[in-house]
Amino acid sequence: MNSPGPVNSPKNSSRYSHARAILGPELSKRLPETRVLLVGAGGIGCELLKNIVLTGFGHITLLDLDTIDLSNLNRQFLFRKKDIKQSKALVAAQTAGAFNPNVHINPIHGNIKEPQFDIEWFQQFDVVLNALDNLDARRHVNKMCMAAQVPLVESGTAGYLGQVQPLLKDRSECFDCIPKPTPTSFPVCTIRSTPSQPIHCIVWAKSYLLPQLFGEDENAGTELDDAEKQGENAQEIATLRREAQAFKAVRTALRSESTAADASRMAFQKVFNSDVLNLLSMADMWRSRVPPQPLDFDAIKEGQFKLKHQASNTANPPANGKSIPRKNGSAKGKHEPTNGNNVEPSGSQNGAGLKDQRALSLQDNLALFVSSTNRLAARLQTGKEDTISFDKDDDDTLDFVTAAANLRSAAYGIERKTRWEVKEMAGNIIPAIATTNAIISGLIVLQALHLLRKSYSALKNVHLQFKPTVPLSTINMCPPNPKCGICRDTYAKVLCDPFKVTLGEFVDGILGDGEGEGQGTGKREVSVYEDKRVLSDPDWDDNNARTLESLNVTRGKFLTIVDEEGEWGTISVALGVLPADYPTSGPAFILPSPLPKPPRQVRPSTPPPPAPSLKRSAPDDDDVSEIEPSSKRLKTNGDVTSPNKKRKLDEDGLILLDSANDKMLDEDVIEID
Ligand SMILES: Nc1ncnc2c1ncn2[C@@H]1O[C@H](COP(=O)(O)OP(=O)(O)OP(=O)(O)O)[C@@H](O)[C@H]1O
Ligand SMILES: [Zn+2]
Repeated sequence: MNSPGPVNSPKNSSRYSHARAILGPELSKRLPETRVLLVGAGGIGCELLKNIVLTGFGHITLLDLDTIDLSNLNRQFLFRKKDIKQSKALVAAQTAGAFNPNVHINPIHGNIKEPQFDIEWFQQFDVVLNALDNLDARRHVNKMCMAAQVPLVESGTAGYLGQVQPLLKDRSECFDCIPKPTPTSFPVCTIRSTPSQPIHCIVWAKSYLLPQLFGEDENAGTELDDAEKQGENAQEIATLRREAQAFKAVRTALRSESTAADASRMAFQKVFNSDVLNLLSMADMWRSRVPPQPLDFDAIKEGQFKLKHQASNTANPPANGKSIPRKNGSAKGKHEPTNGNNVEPSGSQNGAGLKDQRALSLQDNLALFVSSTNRLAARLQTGKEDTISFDKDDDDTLDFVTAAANLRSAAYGIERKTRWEVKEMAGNIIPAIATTNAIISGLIVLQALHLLRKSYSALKNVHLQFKPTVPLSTINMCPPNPKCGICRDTYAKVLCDPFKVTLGEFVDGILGDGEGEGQGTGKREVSVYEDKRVLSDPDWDDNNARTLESLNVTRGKFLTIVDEEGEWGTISVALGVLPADYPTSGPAFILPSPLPKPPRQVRPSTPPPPAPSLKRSAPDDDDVSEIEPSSKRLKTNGDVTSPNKKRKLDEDGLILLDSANDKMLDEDVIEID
């Protein structure tokens, strides 16, 4: 790549005349030396890269984990058809690099969460720009920028809406200062037993049935043994055990070549017939609800099945009645009259339109269920994949979810959806609009320039809204939330050899002896965490003699030290690596100087120590206790039976209630109308 040229050279003078007028002489001079990290080369990222290249940011590191997909081409204008399957970062850097030979772009094809992108790596940048599409990566970059004290511009778009938020440790709130709304959530009972809307059936197919058949084996048996020992309802456990065993039989059949042909029928029989009959036997459940109808494989196959419930056989407008703008601008399927006797005719009822937008008959759905189950089973049998999870761009999983959701909808008298609609709903697709991305990308550059100039009073949170008369609104920066568990921590960096340094040495080194000006907090009663794992607390020091490496605490991770006396704020120590030329005889870690001195807490609040049952001496990757550091602990109603399952459901926006008597909190539920 080319090295940056002097902005003021005659050759560059016309190229930069506009930029210089906006930037002023001081920043124009500095810009070629400015180092910027751009995370994400998707919809916003491509627009933003073009902007910063043309503005003349001298050193750009562009990072993205993904490859180019056909569906990106309608709005990610740095990519062409020939680039499909190539790295987004590499192609974007190549295309945009040609726009301005004075900038140096360093493309990285990787995940920003990888350990080599540690605090030291972040500290090389003058500003970080996020152009991401998920909360997890956004949170990660936010934390790294808070730890490294690097300014960050966060952004996002959804349809016509967009937002830009400049963030700087101690000057403004951070991305995590305000809890983010949880995705749309449904009570588990609605999903498992009493669906009433298409989305309930889609979530069931995607988050329950697909993982049960093709996901990890969760060993429900042990879970149920435990529940039985704890004296839980024996009849319910017996039913769940039967259910689990029936799933086990189908899972086994799917994985063996000799039985796979029958597996789709077995799966159908279980979930659309036996399970429905089981539910019907609980008469109380159906006093005020329309009971579901068990489905019959052969009758549907022959086109002879008679549906009891009057539900539209075709794709309907969305449940909320609002028309959603679509990526290709196509119209939705129209209501089709149902045939009088409710007997499903054979074949597709609506042959017109694009394949994905065609209404599927019950018979079509059965055929799609059988074929997609067979295709997924064949993938497991090749041995290349142990498990398969939902991906909206994976045709086999999308077909399976479409068919299974529609069959369930038929059983419950709920309208069915086209494959296109299922893709949108199951994939949480919000239409992306290139113009919105372009506007937001321009605003990101303006906020980044304020940060570089240190004109903090000019910084604004900017919102793009669907109001033609006032498309933009701005809000002054908010101060940090004093209770924030991310930006209110005191951050420090320790370079170390995790194979040599022990947890005890590390923590003692950070806390210091407490004497003298600028020293650490001294010997205190502390608990130590890595992410959600408790590594030690005042009554439990089994891990203190173990090396950080043996505790899986390595480069890129944080050790959080919480003062259990509630007197000092929390210290978060970011782990980096020792320099390449560091003498092997030197100490196993380089402590920060001066040692971190967290602020004294105004109001002592002694968090309860972690429950003894959660203590462990040999944590590994999968062995993660489900508790937050004391200062960041969330409301919980006690343990759930399967934390792993709970986590997966949470990710899908589902809340697992511990018992039928538990109530959902208002903030847990976002109604969809
Ligand atoms: N952890 C991560 N590390 C690096 N890049 C990431 C990470 N998470 C997301 N990204 C990238 O952020 C970009 C977000 O762009 P965008 O929102 O346009 O999504 P997309 O994947 O291109 O489009 P769509 O989701 O609509 O198919 C993507 O290119 C994605 O690969
Ligand atoms: Zn914060």
